[in-house]
Amino acid sequence: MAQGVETGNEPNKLFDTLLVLDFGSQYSHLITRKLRDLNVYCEMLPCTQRLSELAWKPQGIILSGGPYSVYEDAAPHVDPAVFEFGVPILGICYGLQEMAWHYGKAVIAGEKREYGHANLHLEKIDGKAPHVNKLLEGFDDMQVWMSHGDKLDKLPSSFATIATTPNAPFAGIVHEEKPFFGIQFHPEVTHTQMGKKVLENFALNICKVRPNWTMAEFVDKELIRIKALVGDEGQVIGAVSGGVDSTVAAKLMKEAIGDRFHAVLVDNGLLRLNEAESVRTTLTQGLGINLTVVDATERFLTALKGVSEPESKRKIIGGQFIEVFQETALKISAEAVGPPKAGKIDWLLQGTLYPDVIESISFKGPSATIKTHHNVGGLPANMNLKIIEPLRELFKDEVRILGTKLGISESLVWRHPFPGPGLGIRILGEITPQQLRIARQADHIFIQEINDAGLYRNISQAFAALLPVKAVGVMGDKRVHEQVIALRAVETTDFMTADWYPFDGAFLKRVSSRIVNEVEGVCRVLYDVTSKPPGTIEME
Ligand SMILES: Nc1ncnc2c1ncn2[C@@H]1O[C@H](COP(=O)(O)OP(=O)(O)OP(=O)(O)O)[C@@H](O)[C@H]1O
Ligand SMILES: O=c1[nH]c(=O)c2[nH+]cn([C@@H]3O[C@H](COP(=O)(O)O)[C@@H](O)[C@H]3O)c2[nH]1
Ligand SMILES: NC(=O)CC[C@H](N)C(=O)O
Ligand SMILES: [Mg+2]
Repeated sequence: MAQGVETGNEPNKLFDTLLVLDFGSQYSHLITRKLRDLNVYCEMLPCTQRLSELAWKPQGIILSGGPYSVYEDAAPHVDPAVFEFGVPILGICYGLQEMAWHYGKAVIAGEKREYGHANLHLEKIDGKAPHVNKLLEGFDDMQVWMSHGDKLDKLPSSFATIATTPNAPFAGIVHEEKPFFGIQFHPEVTHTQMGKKVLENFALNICKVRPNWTMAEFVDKELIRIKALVGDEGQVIGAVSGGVDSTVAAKLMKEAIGDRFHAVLVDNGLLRLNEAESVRTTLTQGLGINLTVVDATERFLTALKGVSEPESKRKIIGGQFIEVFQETALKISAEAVGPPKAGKIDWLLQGTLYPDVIESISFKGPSATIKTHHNVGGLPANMNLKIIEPLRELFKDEVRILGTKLGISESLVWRHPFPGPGLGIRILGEITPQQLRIARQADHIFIQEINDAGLYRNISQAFAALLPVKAVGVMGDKRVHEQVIALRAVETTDFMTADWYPFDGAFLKRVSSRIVNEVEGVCRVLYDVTSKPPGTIEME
């Protein structure tokens, strides 16, 4: 992942920041997320990060959980400098075990593994240092969530026990002189009662972080950062889709540098009904963004002719995107459009979000490629554009709050994500103008009914897909042999796992009847009741 250019005023330099060192737990990003909810800024880096190579100073360090066992030869370990850095440390699960390993290696495989709920019993201790009871201050015994097989064999020297469970006699420990804490349970998951309060105690009361990470603060500081980065004359180009991420990034650029930002929407012919026009209206009239719409329908459809294999379609669409975008960027540069005092275009805006950054840095082995996500950012190096990524520290819900702050309409801010390859991966099999017409009309009816029923915000993503098969039906007493529409609607928070949305029968009846009656070429409608996994959200 391309890194933004360092300017000296990144959020980690402007806000009190905690550092999460990731050992590869499935929940590591939730630690970051929960702290952000407390208005505490934090960043996650792999557990192998050397502190001497860090360009900023964290105010506290959290060691995450992880799938390894600290006593294994290949187990990852933190830079020992962490324990000499002079800031508070909280070890969670593997993080606790790592701390115990550092202070005496007394970690072993437990006889009983412990997954799920456990009753945590608190031990108040009479320590000399003021910090010793601070992590669990204000708590009673409570239910916590555990996920471990290893355990501490004995208490490391200089540590005291602050909590126990029936299976984990060292479920919480504290160093008696230094503000170092270890907990076997996971405060970052919702199943742990008061889990967020544990993180709050650590961040606010122990690390003394000022909780000033708010979107209003972020906007002010980010505008200054962008202006400094681009300078008084620099110009920026960026691909926009009308989706929330690229729109918010574009609006921020517009605020920072006005018409020296050039947005490009590629109409690839795979957009939804009237989408290119409505995006144009919203971005130009609604948000005042300088936008070029490129009609590349012919080109995409020609390249996709006769292709039905999903990965081939994705690769062709991704390749065409890059070509079209690159040609447009050169054209805009050559025409030197832009306000007076505008220099050449040397920046490329990308809507990268923090989950993408985490994905690329989290500590884990190679994972299988399920789908090739198209990426307009994969531009050839010879374009010589520097990358600017104003949203790279934000989670999606923070982007939505930011969008609202920037005056973007609620309907756009809460728009369901729409994939770059668009209808191309929702029409199974070959993409033709006829198939596009059917998919567009069916999708439009489905979304319209969802809106009319007031369900849009309850659903994370919904669409109609067109299956490449025909079924027999009877319409107006006549035999028909026509295609099948599959409706898909899911609920999810992170799009990594998802469940299908439980519409009531009357709703499905209404949608099905409208699609069969109004969309020529369709005689059946199915509802997809597959969760992810094993399904994916998109069909291809
Ligand atoms: N039709 C398009 N024209 C130009 N750029 C596009 C188009 N479709 C996608 N992109 C680019 O690809 C990026 C990734 O798309 P993605 O769908 O993940 O984000 P988004 O569209 O901004 O937001 P959302 O996830 O809410 O749909 C976009 O941010 C945008 O830069
Ligand atoms: O911009 C995108 N380019 C792509 O190539 C792409 N493929 C899937 N998606 C979106 O990613 C989320 C997860 O989708 P899957 O479960 O189908 O992998 C869902 O929100 C999908 O819509 C894409 N977005
Ligand atoms: N969730 C974790 O961090 C687990 C740590 C370690 N692998 C154990 O089983 O105890
Ligand atoms: Mg999109």
